[in-house]
Amino acid sequence: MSDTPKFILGSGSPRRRELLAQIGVVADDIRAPDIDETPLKNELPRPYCTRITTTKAAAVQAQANDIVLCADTTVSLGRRILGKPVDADEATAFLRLLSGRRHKVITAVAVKRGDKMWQRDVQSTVRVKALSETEIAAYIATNDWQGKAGGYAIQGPAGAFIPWISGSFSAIVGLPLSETAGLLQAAGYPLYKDHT
Ligand SMILES: Cc1cn([C@H]2C[C@H](O)[C@@H](COP(=O)(O)OP(=O)(O)OP(=O)(O)O)O2)c(=O)[nH]c1=O
Repeated sequence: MSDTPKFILGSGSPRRRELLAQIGVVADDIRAPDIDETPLKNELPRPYCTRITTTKAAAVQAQANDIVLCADTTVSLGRRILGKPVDADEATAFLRLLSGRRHKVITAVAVKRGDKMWQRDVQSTVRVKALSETEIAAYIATNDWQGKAGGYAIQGPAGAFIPWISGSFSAIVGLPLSETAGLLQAAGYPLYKDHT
């Protein structure tokens, strides 16, 4: 038996796969969790995000020695959760809501190994400039909003709408790399080979 644990990415998000590759982590297997992401009645964004992440991690089947990573990115405007828009009309409505103000992006990460679970969540603030109807319509036409929480992606054309952030860029894209590295090491993932 090999000592190196198998690493399972419990996410279908190509962004998360690419962000992990940035720190040299390549999954042995990808198992996208299929869970109900409906918020509970009156559920606030941060508890929602951590609950969804834990639920994703619990839903991924793995062997006792495997290391599983799951995450969730939630966009919040005050107490309101802006999920993935169902269509172009909803994406347009989200962009109108976000225009000219600040909102929060929360990304929670969970790493599971056997019956142990390690978790972190990172909250960032994003300012969106005041958007004209022309800008919103042009962005919607790119289809880049599809599958993105809040209806935009900072790493795509919507980057032109974001003059300022506070927090973690990688967390806004989908996975806070510094916290993720810490969780993987806590779970015994051999992230850094000894070069001393
Ligand atoms: C705010 C924002 C979100 N997003 C994306 C990251 C996530 O993929 C997505 C939020 O949906 P999530 O439910 O977090 O993830 P997912 O459904 O894409 O993948 P899985 O549950 O299998 O892990 O929004 C960006 O890519 N850029 C951004 O700026």
